Amino acid sequence: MTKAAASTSVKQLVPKNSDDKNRPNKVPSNQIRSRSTINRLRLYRKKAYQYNKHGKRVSGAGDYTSNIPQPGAGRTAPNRRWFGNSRVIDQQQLEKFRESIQNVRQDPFSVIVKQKKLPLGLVDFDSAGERDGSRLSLLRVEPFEEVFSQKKWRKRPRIGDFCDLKEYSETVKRLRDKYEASLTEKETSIGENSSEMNASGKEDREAVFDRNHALDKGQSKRIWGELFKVIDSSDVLLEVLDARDPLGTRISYVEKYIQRECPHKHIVLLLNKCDLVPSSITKHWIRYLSKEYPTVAFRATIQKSFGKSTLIGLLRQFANLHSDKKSISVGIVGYPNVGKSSIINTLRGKKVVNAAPIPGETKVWQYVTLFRRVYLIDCPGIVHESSAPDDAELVLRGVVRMESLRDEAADYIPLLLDRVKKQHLKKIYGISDWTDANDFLEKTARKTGKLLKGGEPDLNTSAKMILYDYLRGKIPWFIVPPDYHSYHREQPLADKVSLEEETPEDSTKDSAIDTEEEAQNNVSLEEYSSWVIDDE
Ligand SMILES: Nc1nc2c(ncn2[C@@H]2O[C@H](COP(=O)(O)OP(=O)(O)OP(=O)(O)O)[C@@H](O)[C@H]2O)c(=O)[nH]1
Repeated sequence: MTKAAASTSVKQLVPKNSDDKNRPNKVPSNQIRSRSTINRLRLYRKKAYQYNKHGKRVSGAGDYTSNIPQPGAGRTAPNRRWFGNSRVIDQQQLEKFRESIQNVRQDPFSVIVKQKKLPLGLVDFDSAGERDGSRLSLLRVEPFEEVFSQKKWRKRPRIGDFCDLKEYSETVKRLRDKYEASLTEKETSIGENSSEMNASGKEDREAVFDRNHALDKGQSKRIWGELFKVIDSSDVLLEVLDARDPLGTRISYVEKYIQRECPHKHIVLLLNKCDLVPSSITKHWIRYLSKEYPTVAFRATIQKSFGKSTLIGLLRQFANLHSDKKSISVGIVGYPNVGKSSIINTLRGKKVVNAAPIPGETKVWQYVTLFRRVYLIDCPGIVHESSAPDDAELVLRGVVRMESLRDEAADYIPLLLDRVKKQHLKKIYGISDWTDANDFLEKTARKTGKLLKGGEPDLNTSAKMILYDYLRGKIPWFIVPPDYHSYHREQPLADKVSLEEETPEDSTKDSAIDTEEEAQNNVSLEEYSSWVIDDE
């Protein structure tokens, strides 16, 4: 037998069964297994590798004395953990989960722990979709009327009556030409009136340059940069409000931002300077604000503070909640001059950061250790432009330094006169009566000796002095919660009494006050003056 003849006879001996791994990869029909299919099926039949607890392979196909897997020698055992994310729950369960999560979220005194382990994204995704309609709403079932009936609100896209693309592009071209022609027409008519326009444009520009930029305090990019650094580094955010005007000094934008971007961070409202308002009003504000977030009343002075132990207790609770973390950071944010730095000093019981009766004292964020596991972060005062309706409001919220005001200080006095009771001003400045803001300023200037050369009253300096007294707490004033009057009308007497009975022990205010008018009138001026903190 020749060599060639022998090899042919060997080939013919190889079995051509369905498990023949020597088959060619290209097979004439789909019915026949190819070599790769046969190899794959053989692989499945091999025993999977088994590892001991030290990670050493102890059994399985191939050479299990070596720890290096050999290609094709075995397969990895399937593990149910690979499919961990694909758990399925039915609509009822999802609805139940959704309801209970919403209840917890709406309750300011409940906290969702370990949010990352819950499929919150599914709930958020759905509610966001429902809100703005921009995203797919997974759980929402659209009612029949909205989709198909006569009253359906969904609009069909307007594609016009075009038969083909050519007709469509011609119509577009025609409409564009028409639009451009109308633009040219407009420009010509503007050119004719250009002299008029130039004059008014110049006025606008002058108004922009004329604006006192001190009024934009807390709105710069740099300050907002500092705020975002504080938000990023904090687990808990203390939003400090001035107890005299909590809604005016509230920055809803920041609250919404946190709810949207980092809902796992906790927000606490701190009603500071509560020594400057009657305790009944503080209580009403706490009742009003705690519907949304936990709210604590505070007085930030090192010697005679109020609410310190409550706040420290709360921060300790947050630290315990995050027991998996080494420490938690508490960012202190709020309007300029609401007392953020003073709160840090009060909590530490000594001066650790600079506090001053002027807005913008804190320039950059700073870290302070409160306890081993709790850090405080002081943030510069911020103002959100949409929350600042007009300049007078800004000035009366204490955002602007008095020395930065130019000759416009007197413009803010009418709003001040609206807020403060006449009797307090009469007592403080020793004047009997006045007809309007100008008359009031004139009389105060004469009484306090603020005169220009020639004996004319210096209205601007007098206005600045009054504004300063107003902001520092020498002049008593406060704003009541929006539901103050309705609450008083609706609540039975017993409830009202119990509310008043909860007066804190160290409060010096008269608590049996029923109406705003009474509350404003009942405050003794001497008491107020003695509470003003001498921090110079
Ligand atoms: N009456 C009273 N005054 C307070 C209280 N807390 C702070 N102040 C005064 O408010 C002024 C401003 O306090 P700061 O702590 O400097 O305020 P801030 O929020 O840090 O100010 P910025 O540096 O502008 O951010 C100071 O004169 C404080 O003495 C308080 O509880 N009651």
